[in-house]
Amino acid sequence: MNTTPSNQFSPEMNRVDAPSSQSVAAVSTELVADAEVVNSRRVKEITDDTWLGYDPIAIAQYYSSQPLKVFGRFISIFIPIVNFALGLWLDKITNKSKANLGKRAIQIRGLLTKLGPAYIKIGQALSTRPDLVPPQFLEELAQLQDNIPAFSNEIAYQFIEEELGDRPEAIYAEISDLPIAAASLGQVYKGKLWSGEEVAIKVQRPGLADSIALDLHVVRTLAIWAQTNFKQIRSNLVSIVDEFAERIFEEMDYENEGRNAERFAELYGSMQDIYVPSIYWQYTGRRVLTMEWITGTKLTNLEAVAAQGLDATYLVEVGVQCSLRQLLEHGFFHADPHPGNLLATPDGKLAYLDFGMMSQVKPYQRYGLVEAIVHLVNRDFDGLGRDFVKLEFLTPDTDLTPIIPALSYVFNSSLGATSTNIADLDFKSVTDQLSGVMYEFPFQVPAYYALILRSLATLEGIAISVDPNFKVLAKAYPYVAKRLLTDTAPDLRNSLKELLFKDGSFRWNRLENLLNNARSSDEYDLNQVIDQTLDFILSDRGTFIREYLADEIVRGLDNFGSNTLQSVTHAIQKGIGIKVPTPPVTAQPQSNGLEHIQRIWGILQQTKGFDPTMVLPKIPQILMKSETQSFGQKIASGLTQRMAARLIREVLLQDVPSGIAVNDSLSERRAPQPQLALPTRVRR
Ligand SMILES: Nc1ncnc2c1ncn2[C@@H]1O[C@H](COP(=O)(O)OP(=O)(O)OP(=O)(O)O)[C@@H](O)[C@H]1O
Repeated sequence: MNTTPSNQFSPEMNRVDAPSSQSVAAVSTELVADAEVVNSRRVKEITDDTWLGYDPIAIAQYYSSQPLKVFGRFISIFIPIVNFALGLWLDKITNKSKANLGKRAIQIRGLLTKLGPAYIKIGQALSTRPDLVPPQFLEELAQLQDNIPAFSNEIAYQFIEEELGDRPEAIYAEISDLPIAAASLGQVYKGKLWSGEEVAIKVQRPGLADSIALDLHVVRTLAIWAQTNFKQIRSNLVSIVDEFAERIFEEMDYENEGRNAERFAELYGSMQDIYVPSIYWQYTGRRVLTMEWITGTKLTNLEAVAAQGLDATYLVEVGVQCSLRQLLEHGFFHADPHPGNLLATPDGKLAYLDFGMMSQVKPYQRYGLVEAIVHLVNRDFDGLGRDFVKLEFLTPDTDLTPIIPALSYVFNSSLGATSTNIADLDFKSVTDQLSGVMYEFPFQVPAYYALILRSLATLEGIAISVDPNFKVLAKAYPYVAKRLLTDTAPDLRNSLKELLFKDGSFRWNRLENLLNNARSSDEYDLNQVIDQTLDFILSDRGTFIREYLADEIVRGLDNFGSNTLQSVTHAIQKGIGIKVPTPPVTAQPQSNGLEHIQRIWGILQQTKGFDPTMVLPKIPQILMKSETQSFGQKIASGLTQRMAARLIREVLLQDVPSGIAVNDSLSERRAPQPQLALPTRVRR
């Protein structure tokens, strides 16, 4: 079924760094010269059944022997693009930019479609970038996803036979007369297997490998040239092109797409209301993919979704939750979630299609992103600055001193002076604001981030068309809070500690905020939180929390008991014959810490799955720990000290000035003692 490639392009081969020449031709020559030094393997041909993977050097080598072909392609791209740019310029000088915007948008779609699959893919990528492209253009570019001319059935059937080793009618009992969709890289037929299952059959376009390799070679050469000659360009254009190109090459391997679909199903298929079609491997090859047919409505077709009685907003939320798990939990993410790839099924599920373009977020990037969200929400801009270094937007030697106030300024202004509410942050304004800071300071946008941005921007785009007030970040924070409270990865433990403690004091509000947010996240396992909290508190790293908690508990219990004590001591005083006026009933200020603990208890009680008895089985285990015993001793001795001091004051020292009130165990230990000279104060 599968043909072994005669030329295997290894993605691991070394790449050429941007050379310092001035012209495109010179760049191209240097690129090839370098390639010849680095790479000893020469590629003889790039055809649909001989390619595999993306290797810019091997591709450059291959085209170095065909300068006319490269030049011809360059001209055929250059002329229409310059023509289009001229049109825009004319509109500008004749003041018709606004009037002609619609016309130009249609032109650019036609132009990219004519230029072929690589440019259609670039257009699709741009269609999800409202930060770079004006709204009218976005709408037209979005149509690139659906309206691409089909190729003939004969070619498609020939590919099926070549790939699957049998005639289409022997494999499929039915196959639609025409493709139901023609996309940039292939077209899709609806079919039925002889065993009765309905299937989607995706067949690749002819001549794809050569045309895409050539176009990417031209674009990469231009990127190297632009990067070298325009110092203002700070993003690494070449690596962005490489990242994108690697994805396109992967997308051209339908067996890879099948494997991706299965991995996606394994990781996310069990999530509530997510559906992933299964793959029929016996009818799948590198250029033909047979998978389960999904009956559904495109999520963007709001009227049709509503007509089926489905709630589009809910399905968008399902999509956001799935994206969060993709980006922040497993790192394996759908890098092409354009609206056509998300279907609402009649039973109310969100089905994902098209697993050709998947990407990977590495663990340190995932943790970095979680931390960045936490720092952003808590307006901790020092932390956010450090996150940018961790996430490779800034090099470690960057001076963060001027960047932190700039971050603080833009985010505070997008949040508003008084709001601390995450629900007020919208992803688009955050990224818009960030773009400004990135432009001003030496930021470099890493290639993986461009794909993440695209993936989230697409979802927010769909979400906003469903509900204009939808905020991706607001939906994301409960999940982030859940991760912080339940993930044992050392990086996240550290961010939790950093979040909850500042200059040695515990920030109860933040804990309350986290617990409150986490409880609205699905899959929030409170039991796990309690287990981990106890483990952490009783570990070496939790010493400082134990000490702090002991102080809080002592103070709280002491305050709680003081009113009772007052009446008891009053009785004792009377009993031993001390004459005292009836004590004024003074409202004792309640401990802040205990108030917070009470509130937290309230939050826990309102959390799904909360059961106070679930702590019971943990008690023997806790009591066995030596840390618990010393914790108990600390509380007991703290309380004893306080009670004793209070008793002396209440019973014997009626006129002890309130300035030496026994408010905290530390001040007791350190308080100067002379005023406590008993004889001078005892009234008999
Ligand atoms: N399993 C399926 N069930 C139903 N329809 C499907 C299925 N797979 C694909 N389609 C239809 O075919 C269209 C194109 O499929 P797909 O997105 O996988 O192709 P593609 O070549 O990867 O497209 P693109 O260039 O947009 O990435 C989908 O938008 C959808 O309408």
